[in-house]
Amino acid sequence: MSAARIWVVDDDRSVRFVLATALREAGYAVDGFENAADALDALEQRGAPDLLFTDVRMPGDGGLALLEKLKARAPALPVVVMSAYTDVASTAGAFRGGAQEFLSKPFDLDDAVALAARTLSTSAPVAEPPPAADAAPADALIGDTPAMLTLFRAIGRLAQAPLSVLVTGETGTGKELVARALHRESPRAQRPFVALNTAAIPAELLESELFGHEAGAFTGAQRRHVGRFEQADGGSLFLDEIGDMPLPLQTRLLRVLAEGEFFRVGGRELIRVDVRVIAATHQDLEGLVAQGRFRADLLHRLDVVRLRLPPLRERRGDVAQLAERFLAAAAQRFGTPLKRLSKPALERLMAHDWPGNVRELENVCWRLAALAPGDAIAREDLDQALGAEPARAADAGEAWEALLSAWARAQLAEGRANLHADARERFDRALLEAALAHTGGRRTEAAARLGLGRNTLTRKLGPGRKRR
Ligand SMILES: Nc1ncnc2c1ncn2[C@@H]1O[C@H](COP(=O)(O)OP(=O)(O)OP(=O)(O)O)[C@@H](O)[C@H]1O
Repeated sequence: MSAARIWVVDDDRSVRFVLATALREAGYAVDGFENAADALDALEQRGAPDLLFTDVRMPGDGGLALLEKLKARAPALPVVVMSAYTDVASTAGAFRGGAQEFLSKPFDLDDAVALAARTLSTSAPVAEPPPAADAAPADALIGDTPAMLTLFRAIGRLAQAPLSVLVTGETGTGKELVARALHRESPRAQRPFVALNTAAIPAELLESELFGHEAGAFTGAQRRHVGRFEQADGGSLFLDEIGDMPLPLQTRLLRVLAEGEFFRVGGRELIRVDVRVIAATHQDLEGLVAQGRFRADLLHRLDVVRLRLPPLRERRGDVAQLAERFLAAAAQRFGTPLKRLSKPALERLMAHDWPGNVRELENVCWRLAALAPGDAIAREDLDQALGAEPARAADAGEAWEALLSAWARAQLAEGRANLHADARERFDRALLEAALAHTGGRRTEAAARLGLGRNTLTRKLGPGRKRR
């Protein structure tokens, strides 16, 4: 049998050389091309190889444009996309374009050879790619440690498949962000992403929150309410803290997932929905199953694919990049100059254990942005900021006042006028957004929770604000 033919397309000569050499040593027949056009010419003349590796960023056509042309001319050719930029948008773009694998640069040569062998043995024609989603998400996942790159590749690949995903990880590790990325990069991206935190809603309201109710279904149900399942039709439903769901509701959820249809509480009309469920938990669900607190069959249905988010202390390499991003966001929000971390300050951050994970780091950065004097953040600022990390939500009140006061002082120092009106507006906006997020966008309920009239809330939201 003749050796499988592999083409390597990369404008970087050294990458071409080392990869081609390693593949040849493993017994493959390898050709290298320094740009997409040469590879396409060769395809015309010699027909397709058995496998092709391509870089993404190259002069002329990039790897994704090449991938598109290859898919038109040789749909069955498996393509491995290589890139130094492993974020979810890149990995999802590659898989959406029909890539078979995504190889993060720099890579280990043994891994690349193993990947070639695996791809050659399993390759099958790929399905029609769905249309591309919007680019450059604002809430992009940050990280370039190996654990995160592995995660980004998994998200990019899974986004295309209609499978249920279970996201596990400690509190504040980014589980919701992962769910949003899975949705955003999926063929469902133009349809709703609906989130429900099972732990945040009283058990007796959860059923109607999920499945809706008809008017008069129970005391207090004056009007028909459309549940989250219906709201998410065609899109994705994120069920956070799934381990906290009461057992009877687990039974109902299981049935709905199996049948794809349900009745609203007190309803007779059978509702059919097409929803991709992404569940998340910080708990050990197997442990809950063993204790009889979680249904094993529901676990199996939700856990078709599992994504584990590593705690921040297992990926300290990401701390600097995350901190930079949060400090920049805070500076922008406060309208203050950007503060940078001094080296000793960064070292202190890297050494911290981060029990609250990325959320804790985010809070610390916001506090530093508000409180640290000067443009460079010193180690001493950190001792204070880390020591003051609020363990309980109640403490957030104090931090908030300190931030507000710092903001006001910064504004006054810059000679800003009309501070009160400006602060009032931000204050209102923060409260309204929190309340609307809490009620899933329902204005009447949000107004009631804030102790405002609905009209007042609408007026404060202003004409420019989109209705959610
Ligand atoms: N990799 C990341 N890149 C950028 N921001 C992140 C990342 N991970 C988490 N965050 C930020 O940290 C905060 C917590 O993330 P998220 O709410 O997704 O965590 P979670 O695991 O769902 O938390 P919980 O279990 O408490 O609900 C958010 O503000 C989120 O934007």
